[in-house]
Amino acid sequence: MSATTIVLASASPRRSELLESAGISFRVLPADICEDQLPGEEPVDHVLRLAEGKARAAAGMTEGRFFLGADTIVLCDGEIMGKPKDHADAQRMLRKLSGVPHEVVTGFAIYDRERDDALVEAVRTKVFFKPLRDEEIDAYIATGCPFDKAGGYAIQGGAAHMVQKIDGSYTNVVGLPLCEVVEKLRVLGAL
Ligand SMILES: Cc1cn([C@H]2C[C@H](O)[C@@H](COP(=O)(O)OP(=O)(O)OP(=O)(O)O)O2)c(=O)[nH]c1=O
Repeated sequence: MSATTIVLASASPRRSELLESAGISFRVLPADICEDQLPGEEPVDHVLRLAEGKARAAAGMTEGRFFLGADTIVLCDGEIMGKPKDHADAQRMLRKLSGVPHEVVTGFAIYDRERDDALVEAVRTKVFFKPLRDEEIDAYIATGCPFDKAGGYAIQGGAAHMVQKIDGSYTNVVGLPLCEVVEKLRVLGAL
C-alpha cells in the first residue's frame, strides 16, 4: 500500500504528532463538520458520531483508502466540555475541574473506502486535577493555550502541573489513543 493510503482527517497538530511518533505514513486533510451535540445524545455516541463524520467527510474530498477521524471531549459531572468559547467559559470550565476527577473521552473512527465501512471505538481516561487557585487559572488562560483544547486545558502543555494523576491512556487525553488506533489500523490491514 502506498504512503498516501492513510488520511488523517484532523486539523489538530497533536493528532499528527502522535501518529507520526508511531512511525505511520499518512496525509492530513482536516474535515470541518458541525460539532453540536444532538438533543439527548450520550457523550460516547457524540464523539463516535463526530469521529466518523470527520473521517467520511475527508473521504468525500480526496483519494485514499483509510480515513482516520477523532473527537475529544471532557466529561465532568454530566457536562460535555468542548473548547471554551471565550475567557469566561474557560474560567468556568477550569473552576469546575478544580480538585474534581473528570473523564476525557476520545472517539476515533477509521473509514475504509474499499469496504465502505467504519470501525469506531471510544476510549476513556480519568484525570485528577489538584485544587486550582483563581490566579493560577487566570494566568493559564492568559497564555491562550486553553482555547483550542477540550475542557480548556492541555495535559501536554501548560496544564501539566495541574494534573495529580491519570488513570488510563495518556495519548487519549492529548487527542488520539495511540495504542488502540494502531491496533485497529493493523486489524484493517492499513499497516
Ligand atoms: C483534554 C485535552 C484536549 N486536547 C485537545 C485534543 C483536540 O485537538 C482538542 C479537542 O478538539 P477536537 O474537536 O476533538 O479536535 P480539533 O478541533 O483540535 O481537531 P479536528 O476536529 O480537526 O480533528 O483538544 C489536548 O490537546 N490536550 C488535552 O489535555
